[in-house]
Amino acid sequence: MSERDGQQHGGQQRGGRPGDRTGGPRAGRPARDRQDGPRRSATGHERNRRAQAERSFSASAPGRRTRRADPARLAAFETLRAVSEEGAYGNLVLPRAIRAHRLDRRDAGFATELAYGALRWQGTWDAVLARCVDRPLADLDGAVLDALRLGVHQLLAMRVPDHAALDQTVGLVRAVIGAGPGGLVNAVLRKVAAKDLQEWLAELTEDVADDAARLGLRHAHPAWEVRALRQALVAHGRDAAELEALLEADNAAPVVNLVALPGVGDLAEALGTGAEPGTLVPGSALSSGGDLHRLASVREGGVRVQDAGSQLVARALLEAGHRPAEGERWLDLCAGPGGKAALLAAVAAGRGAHLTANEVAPHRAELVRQALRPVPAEAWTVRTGDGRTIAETLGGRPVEDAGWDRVLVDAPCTGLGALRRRPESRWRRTPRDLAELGPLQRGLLQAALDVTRPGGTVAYVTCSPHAAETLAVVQDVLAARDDAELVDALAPVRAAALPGALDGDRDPSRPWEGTAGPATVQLWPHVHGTDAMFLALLRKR
Ligand SMILES: C[S@@+](CC[C@H](N)C(=O)[O-])C[C@H]1O[C@@H](n2cnc3c(N)ncnc32)[C@H](O)[C@@H]1O
Repeated sequence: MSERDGQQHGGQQRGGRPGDRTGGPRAGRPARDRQDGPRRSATGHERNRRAQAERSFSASAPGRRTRRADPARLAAFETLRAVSEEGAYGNLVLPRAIRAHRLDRRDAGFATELAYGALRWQGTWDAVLARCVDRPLADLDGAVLDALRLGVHQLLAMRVPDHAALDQTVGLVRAVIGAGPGGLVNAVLRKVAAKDLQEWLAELTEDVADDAARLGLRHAHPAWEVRALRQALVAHGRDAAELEALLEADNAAPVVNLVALPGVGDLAEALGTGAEPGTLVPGSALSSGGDLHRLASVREGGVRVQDAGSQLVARALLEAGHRPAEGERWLDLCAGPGGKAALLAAVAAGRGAHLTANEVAPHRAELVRQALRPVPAEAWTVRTGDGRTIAETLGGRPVEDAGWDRVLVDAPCTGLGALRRRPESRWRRTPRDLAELGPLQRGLLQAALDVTRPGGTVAYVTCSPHAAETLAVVQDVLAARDDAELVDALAPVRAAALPGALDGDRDPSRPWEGTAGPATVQLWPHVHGTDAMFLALLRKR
């Protein structure tokens, strides 16, 4: 398919809110305009005439809509089904579906925008659907509900003409689920199409008194996460007024960052094929998109996909205190799937250090081994086990002899700082996760300090800015022991970043407890263009 059903193609959506793209047909346009008037395109009128003919045909005989499922929409539908039914991760399922349906680059872009967009906006789209369906959404067949979500996303958030969104969604339902629900889907999507996005958002929020709930509907976040992110901004010294910018950044498609493993990989191939040099961290690049496995350097593992914030906090551990000396022992306590471990191990190989990468889940430990494979084998070891039992590996030897000099605790967390990368995760998380993760995060940080040599450094990292899993964890662990102290994280982060990249408004630091003393670092998607990574550095006395 070379044309996307008359969609005025803009590639992957970047804006925070559907329809906000400059010149996009959705923004503020009266609903009736969308059905009327010819759609013009650079390719001429033929498509428009055909579209008009299809529209009148479909309107007069909806039961005779296509029974074929468009492969790009089918790939998106399969992704939503796997996410809803099997608890799968959309960003793992969709690339497989794209390959299985052999989508070309354009259709893959369409499927990606549709699947990820429908997953991100699920809460808001369900609120729209609840007003158009004559029964509770929970009573709908799950497959029909997922198809409706895809239909709503095309109607309200993509530049797909209404007739194509309706025809293709009904066709998908008839082809994949059966003829029965086609009428329901047709009728519901017609009601959805009667208003544009702004009209729907105004209707959904008009009686909502709670500010967080209103923002949640407008920006597709659960209300508790809106509250949590507002608190997190304030806790890390930023202005609560940045909240909407943060929520919008969560809805933008993230730029794909690449890293060349130092001394192992080389960015020349990526840069030669359209990637741009990174602006935050040395040795990084911004991908030009497409299938990265076309690059030999990515296939061989010397160049990896890794958020620039992740690269930065991992490198900052190596900038803390003195320059790493030959023979140092480094530990990554929670290493799976191995992104930061690969970076650390590559540096270790070049500096005569050694990295132990620990991971509790055996299948994730295997991913760590794969990630480390391009790095010389003498520079790393993988241990599969609970990080809280890492002291067992000392075998009774004193920590001064057998402990580690630099330890990374990239703790399991809610991932509230990486919502843009995991489109469905915002709807899966609950406040209970915070309560459950708290003891584990504290236990891992305690265990890390137990096995750190005197004078050594522990980096406590999360991809969440929530104060309960960042500042509170560090505070509690420091309060419980007298052999560790917080040290400044800003200077090491600055040293690890490109010169000037974190100056001025982009300073990510917050003085500890309102003092002029050591700072913790919190990166933000809307400020730094990274995941919201947190870093605290602790020194063992
Ligand atoms: C945030 S991820 C780490 C990401 C990794 N550092 C990277 O850059 O690819 C947290 C990891 O901790 C692991 N984990 C959870 N509980 C653990 C435990 N008790 N001990 C060690 N690892 C644990 C999870 O399986 C997960 O792989």
